[in-house]
Parts: sequence; structure tokens; C-alpha cells
Amino acid sequence: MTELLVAGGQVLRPDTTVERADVLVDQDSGDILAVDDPGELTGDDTLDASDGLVIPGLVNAHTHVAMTLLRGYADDKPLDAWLQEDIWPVEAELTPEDVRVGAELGLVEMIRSGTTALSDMYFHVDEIAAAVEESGLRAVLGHTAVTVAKDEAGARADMQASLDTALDLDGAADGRIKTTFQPHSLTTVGEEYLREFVPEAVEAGLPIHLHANETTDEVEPLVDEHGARPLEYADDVGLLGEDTFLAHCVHVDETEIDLLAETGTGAVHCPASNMKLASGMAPVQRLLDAGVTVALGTDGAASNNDLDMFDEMRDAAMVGKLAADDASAVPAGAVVEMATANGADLLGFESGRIEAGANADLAVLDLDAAHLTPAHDLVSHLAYAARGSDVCHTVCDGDVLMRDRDLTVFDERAVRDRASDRARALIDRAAE
Ligand SMILES: CSC[C@H]1O[C@@H](n2cnc3c(O)ncnc32)[C@H](O)[C@@H]1O
Ligand SMILES: [Zn+2]
Repeated sequence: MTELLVAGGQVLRPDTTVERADVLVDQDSGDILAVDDPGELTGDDTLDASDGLVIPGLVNAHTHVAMTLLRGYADDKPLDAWLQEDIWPVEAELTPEDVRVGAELGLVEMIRSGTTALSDMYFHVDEIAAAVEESGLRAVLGHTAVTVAKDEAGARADMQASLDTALDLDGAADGRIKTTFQPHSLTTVGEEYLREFVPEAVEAGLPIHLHANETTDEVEPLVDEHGARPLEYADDVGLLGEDTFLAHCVHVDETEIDLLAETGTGAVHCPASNMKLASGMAPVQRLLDAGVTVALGTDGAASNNDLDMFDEMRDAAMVGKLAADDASAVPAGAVVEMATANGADLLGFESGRIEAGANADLAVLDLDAAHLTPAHDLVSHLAYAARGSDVCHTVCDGDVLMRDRDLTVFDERAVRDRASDRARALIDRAAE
């Protein structure tokens, strides 16, 4: 057995207290073996965390990782216009190799900023899976189906591809890859396709990930068409349940919040994307009060415009207070739980907590920085003051993916160069 000792750090424990401890990792199983007082444990290899804060690896529970290629390409528009006028026309030109390079760039950014698990919605998923396998990270992947503007054969083929991808890819990368069935949203997938394919996905035991209740432009036509709130309709077609998580949940009323809680459906809050696209403010404190499991996601880099989960924690706390008109709403400890344990729970990973038996997915922040001084409250710092660039070591599944800010996976310079070249060529193609 090869053992890694993460030594001398202050460690964020599952109850969101912080104590000085050593963390011993079994690199063969990829699990945490023990958390004990400093000096009590020994390992074959040591990661020095003596000036650091050791946290569970962050969980980005809703993203489109390959969209890094479109970072800064189209800004300052609302969701519908942004997708229809800018994003979808360019995405139609994306090749499998583009998606591979975009995913690699996003995964590099995640490792650098302490994210060790992601839940992704996109296409050319084999390329994303290959990038995830190479990265050493953990991911929930899937092919996202859209049926609007397709003929029946095309629509059914896309839904079937979502099912087949989820079934085929589950367990890849030695179990670091899991999958979800992914209807894109309640407006971009027709009711007949949801009624046909959702029961098949449920029958096959597949978890489900979709966008829901993101904008009023999406909610109002659904209410008009179905005479019910969008999540009542989602429940009627069988989408809600303990294995489903919904990205956004901005415009949810009390009935829908209760429905999420009763059915055990998760919500992934994407505060930066919701602010940038002016989609609205999600009622996060109300969701938490109702007992809904709320995780955090960046959404894609084209609507954020980065994949830094520290930004997301800060944004979630800030906009959560504004939405509740209450400075005590969505406090630091709550956003840290959303970005760690809650995300892991929704994605179905045994990570998100630093305790014996959990996956050894963790990040170490260098606390030796002006913006982290003084250290009254390190949970406060995580939520309000820390940045992705404070992360100095990242470990996933027991493997060190970044040590002293040097990546041990990917040739970062080459990934960035290829991504720049591919992004330029893509935009040129789309403009032709
Ligand atoms: C068909 S693959 C996934 C699809 O989702 C698009 N997308 C990116 N951000 C959002 C968002 O906030 N709401 C809805 N859809 C979004 C992405 O561009 C891909 O086309
Ligand atoms: Zn999204």
C-alpha cells in the first residue's frame, strides 16, 4: 500500500469546524485512511500543508466544461438571445477535437482552483470522458438531448443517444466517471419525448440532470401550455426524484420548493451565470429551509466567465442575502457545504468530506497571503476572501494532480496554446 500524508495543515472537518490535523491517504484505494493529531501518522510521501487549509475538493455540480473555448466570445445578453444568436450557431461548428481541447482547458482550470469533481452536460461526450480520464478528476457526464427544431427521427435519436451514452460510459476511468440522462430543459425537449424516454431512464436506474426554471421567458410559456408550474409538469412526466438534480431553479414558487423537498430532487445553484445573463436571483435560503439539497455550479465558462468555485461560493452568499433581503441568509458555512458535501451527495460520490473512508479528494490553500490575513475564521475566508489561485495542492482519488502549483497531469502550456488556436479557427469557421 502506498500512503500519502497531507501534513501539518488546518483541516476543514465535515461539521465545518477547522482543526489542525494530518490526513493519511491510501493511494491504492484512493480513500482517506485516517485523520489524526499532527505527528501521529506517517506516509511514504508527504504533501506539506503547514501554512495551509486542507479542504475537501470542490464539486462543480453543473457545468459545460468544453465551453471554455467560448469564454468571452458572446457577453452581455440574456439567455435566449445569447444561446440562439451566438452560442448555438458556433456550437454547431464544434468538432470532437475542439470539445476535447476545450474540456482539457476547463479541467486544467479546475485542478488549479481546487475542484476535484464536476457534473457536465454537453455532446461529443467520449472526448470529454477521455479528457477526464487523463486529468485524474472525477466527473458525472452525459449527452444532452434537445428535440426542438428537429424532425421526429432526429429528436428520438438524440434522446436515445442520451440514454445510450449514460448506460455505456457509467463506471469509466476506474469508476471516476458516472453518468446522467440529460434532457436539456423543459422547453427544449418536447413532452412526447419526455413521456417516452424518462420512464426508460428511471427503469434503467439512471440519474437525471437538466436545466429548469432558469428564466421567466422559460417559465411563462410552460405555465400557459400546461396550466401548471414547470416543476409540477416535470413531476407529472416522471422527472423528479432522489436521483434527479436541476440546474438553476431561479424562478420556483413555494409549491415547487415543497415539491423538490418532498421528492428529494436536488437543486444546483449557478449564481454567477444567473447574474451575468440577468436570469434572476434563486431563493436559496428558502430552498435550504425547506430541506432541499442545494449544490453549486459555475455553468459554462461562456456565461460566468471562469470555472472558479471560490467565486461561486462568494456569489452564492452575496446574492442569497440580497434575494432574502437578510444579511444572515446563506451564511459562509452553508455555501461551503453546498460546494463540497452537498455537491458530492447530488453527484453520488463518496467525496466532499474529510473523514476516514471518504474518497481522498482534497485541496490545500496557501494561507500565507495578504487577503487571507488575519485568520479570525477560516470558513469565512473560504466563502468570502479566498480565490482559486490560493490553491497550492490538489489531490483526487488519492493522486496528486497539482503539487506546489505545478500540475502533474497535462502539459498546461500545450493545452492553452491548442485551445487558443482551436477557438480562433472555430470562430472563423462560424463567421464564414
Ligand atoms: C446541448 S449541450 C448543453 C447545452 O446547454 C447550453 N447552455 C449553456 N449554458 C446554458 C444555460 O445557462 N441554460 C441553458 N442552456 C445552456 C450549451 O450552450 C449547450 O448547447
Ligand atoms: Zn447550463
